[in-house]
Amino acid sequence: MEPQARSVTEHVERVLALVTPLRSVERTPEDALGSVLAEDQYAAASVPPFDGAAMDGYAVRLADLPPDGSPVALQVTGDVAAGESDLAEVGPGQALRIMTGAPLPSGTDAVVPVEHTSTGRFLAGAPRAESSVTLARRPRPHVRRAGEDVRQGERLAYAGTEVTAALVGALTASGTVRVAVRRRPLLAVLSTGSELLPADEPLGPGQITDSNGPMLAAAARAAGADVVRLGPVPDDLMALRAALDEAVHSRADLIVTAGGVSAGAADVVREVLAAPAPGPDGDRGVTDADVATVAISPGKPQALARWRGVPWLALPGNPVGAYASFELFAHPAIDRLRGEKAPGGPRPVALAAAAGWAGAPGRLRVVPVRLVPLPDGGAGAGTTASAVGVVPTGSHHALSALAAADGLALVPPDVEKVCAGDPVQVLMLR
Ligand SMILES: Nc1nc2c(c(=O)[nH]1)N[C@H]1C(S)=C(S)[C@@H](COP(=O)(O)OP(=O)(O)OC[C@H]3O[C@@H](n4cnc5c(N)ncnc54)[C@H](O)[C@@H]3O)O[C@H]1N2
Ligand code: MOO
Repeated sequence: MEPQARSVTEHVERVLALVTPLRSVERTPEDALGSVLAEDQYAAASVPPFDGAAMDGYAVRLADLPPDGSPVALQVTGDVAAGESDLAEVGPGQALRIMTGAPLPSGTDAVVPVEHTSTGRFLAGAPRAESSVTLARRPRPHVRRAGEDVRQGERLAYAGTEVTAALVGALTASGTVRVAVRRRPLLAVLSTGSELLPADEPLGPGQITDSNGPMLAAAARAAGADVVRLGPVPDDLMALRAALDEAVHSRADLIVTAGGVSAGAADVVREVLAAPAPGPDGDRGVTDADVATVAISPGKPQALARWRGVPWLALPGNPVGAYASFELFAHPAIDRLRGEKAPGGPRPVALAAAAGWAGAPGRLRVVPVRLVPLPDGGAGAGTTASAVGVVPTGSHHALSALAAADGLALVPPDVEKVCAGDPVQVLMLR
């Protein structure tokens, strides 16, 4: 008899309880790209820092322009380019040529774009000769006010959010030179199985290439971790212990193994988990061992533990199961190490099924799917306004189906079959 299966949600909770956010480090905003903020970020300065022109044209005093919009001739007394600071006062009846981004000269309160004046346009590099200009009041002042984008002291971002390219821009514009972000986690990725060979070695009878190692290492990097890749290790107790020790020596924050967790006679991960292995310095080797059958397909056999204190996630060896459980269990662990506020792995979106497929009653079925246009443009999909839906990319257990997928559809344990038009939760992979 199979033991009672653990729900995916409960297993995720146990995974998250195994890890804690890493310490913070200081970086420039640019070098912090992809890391997670350790503290809320407040603007050190206002953006823009001064009142400036939003258009190339003429800086004018509104009091000089008739409110009814009729044209008026003004004396042009000079130029203001972006970056200038030494500005003459503009008196009544006067205007200054002004370029986008230049500070508004004192006395002026509006910019009239050049295309709405008697000048028509400025010629780049040509002498600016006009001594007067005829223009009229415009509906908008075309002035960017100091602080209208960001006010000094305003909160720009919360702790626990990832630094994006746009945030690098906003932080830098508002005077932030260093930010505190969580250190990038280091993952040790290790495949087990006596049948496995590294990719560059020719296969003998019964041997296969270790594809989980490179695949999970790539998934870890895509999730924001650095990777030390170990193995493949044969199904041998001492070899696996030695590889786990190597992971500890490389100062891994999390060990992820694939294979050897099931019911087979050679399932060496289970063997290591079952026997504590005291170290020379008195540590207990394996602690907190938790071997579980999780209600998920594929990816059912799972285990958690610490090896000499380092958190360890043991995933099954079947490649699709290994990948699915990486995204569902290891990715949230990486998120938590990285300090993410909501450590849930890839973002789920609700999309409509564009074709029907079978569920796995009693288990969460993970189905590699790709995005397709819905035949009716989404009108029949009821719960979603989206015009795209999803279809399975092939056999649930085939690596080729996974490679063709845009996401993983998650079909709950109580759903026997998915029908075209049904809403499904999809973890987006790209
Ligand atoms: N009697 C039972 N047998 C199995 C059960 C069960 O409940 N009772 N569960 C099945 C399920 S589901 C899975 S998943 C697998 C998981 O087993 P392991 O985690 O012990 O994985 P392995 O036996 O090591 O490998 C399974 C499969 O995947 C291939 N593999 C393994 N590692 C790699 C790798 N690094 N690269 C590419 N391919 C790999 C391996 O050759 C096997 O074909 O157990 C079922 N059995
Ligand atoms: O859990 Mo296994 O990964 O179903 O194939």
